[in-house]
Amino acid sequence: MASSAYVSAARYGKDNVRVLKTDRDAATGVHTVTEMTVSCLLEGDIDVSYTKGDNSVVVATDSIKNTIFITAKQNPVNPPELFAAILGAHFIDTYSHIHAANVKVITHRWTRMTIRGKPHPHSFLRDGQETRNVEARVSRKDGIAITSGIEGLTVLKSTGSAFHGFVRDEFTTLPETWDRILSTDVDASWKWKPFANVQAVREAVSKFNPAWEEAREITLTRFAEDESASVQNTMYKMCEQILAAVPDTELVIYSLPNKHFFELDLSWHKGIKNTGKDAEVYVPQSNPNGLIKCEVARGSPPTRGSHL
Ligand SMILES: O=c1[nH]c(=O)c2[nH]c(=O)[nH]c2[nH]1
Repeated sequence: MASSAYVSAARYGKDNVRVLKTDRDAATGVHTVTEMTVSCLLEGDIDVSYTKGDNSVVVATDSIKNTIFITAKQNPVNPPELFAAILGAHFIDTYSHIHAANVKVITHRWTRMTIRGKPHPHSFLRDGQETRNVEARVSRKDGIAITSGIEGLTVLKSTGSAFHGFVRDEFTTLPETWDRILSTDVDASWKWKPFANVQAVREAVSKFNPAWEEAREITLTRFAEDESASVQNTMYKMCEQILAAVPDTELVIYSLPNKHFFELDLSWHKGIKNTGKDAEVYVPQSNPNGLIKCEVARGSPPTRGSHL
């Protein structure tokens, strides 16, 4: 069928590749484990595979999956930023018609058990759904762009959060509050200044784990200690502080659901007081939830695109 249409963008690859790598220290007998879910999508001169059914340009997604396992065997997987860069670079170095690789590495928690008061050499527990995420775009033209992040870190504070002074009009029913429960699933990320190549990522390798630790610590400390005026204001303070603490970043991005807990009037039962300062029993809401996003950059505001 003749058509006046063209491929304006395309990428393909393997998603949800699950990998576990063990590291066994022969001298001490101490093992560490890293479990990852990897996605790797390629871009390049691949249009004919879509338009003509010409598979000569297709590196099979099955081969991409195999490459992920081989790369994990032959290279460190920690920090995930370096692993993602090495994996992505492989594709543009190996296939001249592939011009960019988009790699996402989700690292799941396997925290060492403490048994009889001591760190156990080879047993681990999943202490929460929180993941450490890395997205690397490795491109022939633009080098390596890396964004690191935390997702699924669920937190709650039972006081130290207010929300008042918002628009009141004929659509408003929400009362102002000076003391509420605040809870969210943290999705935070920080975008690094661009890297020229894998060598530049290797030279920065000592920065990635401390940056993740700082971002996590700042998130938790700010959340706990802020006398929150709103989710918006608390998250902005987190962004500012991460930019200050991790100099090689150019942008910090947060996306926070506001997981509501409704007060419950129980006065129908013997006049029980359970609202305002007497509130003890609340009703957690699954939906709808607020969703508050922001992106904070260094310096003063030019006109710029959004990464949200
Ligand atoms: O921190 C908040 N920000 C909002 O924008 C908002 N809107 C709302 O109903 N509750 C809240 N809380």
